[in-house]
Amino acid sequence: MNINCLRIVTPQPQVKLISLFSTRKSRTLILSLKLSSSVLMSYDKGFAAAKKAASIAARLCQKVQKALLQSDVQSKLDRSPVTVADYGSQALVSFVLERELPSEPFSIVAEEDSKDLRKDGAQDTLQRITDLVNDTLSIDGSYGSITLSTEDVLKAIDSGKSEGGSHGRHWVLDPIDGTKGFVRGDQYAIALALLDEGKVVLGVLACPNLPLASIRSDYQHSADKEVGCLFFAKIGAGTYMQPLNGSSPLKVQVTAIENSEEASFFESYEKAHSMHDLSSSIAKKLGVKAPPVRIDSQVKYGALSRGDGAIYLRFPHKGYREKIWDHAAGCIVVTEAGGVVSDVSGNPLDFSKGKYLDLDTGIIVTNQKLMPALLKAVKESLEEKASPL
Ligand SMILES: Nc1ncnc2c1ncn2[C@@H]1O[C@H](COP(=O)(O)O)[C@@H](O)[C@H]1OP(=O)(O)O
Ligand SMILES: [Mg+2]
Ligand SMILES: [Mg+2]
Ligand SMILES: [Mg+2]
Repeated sequence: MNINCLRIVTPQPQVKLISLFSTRKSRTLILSLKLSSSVLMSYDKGFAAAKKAASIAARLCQKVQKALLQSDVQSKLDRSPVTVADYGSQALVSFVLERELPSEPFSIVAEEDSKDLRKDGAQDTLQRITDLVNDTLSIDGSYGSITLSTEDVLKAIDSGKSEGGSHGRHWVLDPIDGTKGFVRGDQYAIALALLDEGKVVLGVLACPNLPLASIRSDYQHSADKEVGCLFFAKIGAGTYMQPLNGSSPLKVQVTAIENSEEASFFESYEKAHSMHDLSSSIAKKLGVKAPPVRIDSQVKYGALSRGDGAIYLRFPHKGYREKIWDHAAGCIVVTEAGGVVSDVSGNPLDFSKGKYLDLDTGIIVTNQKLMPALLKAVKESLEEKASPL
């Protein structure tokens, strides 16, 4: 008897088809389709490191958001606000991942770079970031009495210059996703994912301002709610949520709603990030009664993964190119919780093309039951928008 182990191409690269060839009867008997546990286990160290890195970075962000001073807000060429916390968070995540995974080649695709911090006049800002990084590491205590220099911080930020792609492993980081929400005092996330051969294999979303309890359609800020959630997902292993400053993870699932009239939907807080008129036309077609829940960042993916809402619609204005760090972690958090993330043609997002996602028009997210009706409503609304009566 001759046993063959044949690797087939599936959306999950670690799925192996084990077939047994009987030499006597020359007949192929497919015995089982099962997850290769050794491949899954090879992500365990990275998973633990990612949770640690995102949690430590979240502490720095929380501290800065509390004391946010107008002078902390810089302006990048694209006019998006970038704060000392974006840089500090990126430096911390790179530092922690490299420390925790010393024997692995390190590649990270991240949003920020140190160019502006190396300019004349940026020394005070760089020193402030370095102090924040060192204070956060010292409070954490895992790395003894280590003190990073300003040059160490610049280097850690710049280790995020990888281009990603379809080969090898690459970390993908948005050190603060939803900077506008962060500056406003609202929702934001630290979003970290790992790509292996172009597929997202694990993701962590730290959401420091997200209430632990469901936000559903009545979401509004309230000082007395307990906040701070860490979502994490590994391919084939489900999605979990735990308090950012605690343990006891809970497995989460997307909503099981089948009737679109009962669905509520998320969209960007910022009108400049998504066409709200298109979302409301789609919601109308679906008979959605609840008003949209508008919150910043990938927190929307986290909230959807635990069933707070049923649909997330994102239609950037013409010319905007989506980046992988804005969706990689959120995407696996939702899919491992049983949801579906696709473009408007129903194609899954392709993270293997470098730092941009080449997308057809927009991103839609919901559960498996609602997706066909959602795709239909999206298609009709897009057609009506293209040729209004
Ligand atoms: N013009 C834009 N259109 C769509 N998304 C944008 C635009 N500018 C920035 N973003 C990114 O959209 C995400 C947050 O938007 P939203 O809250 O709408 O989901 C962030 O990733 C933000 O980047 P950043 O990480 O710099 O905050
Ligand atoms: Mg930004
Ligand atoms: Mg972002
Ligand atoms: Mg960002």
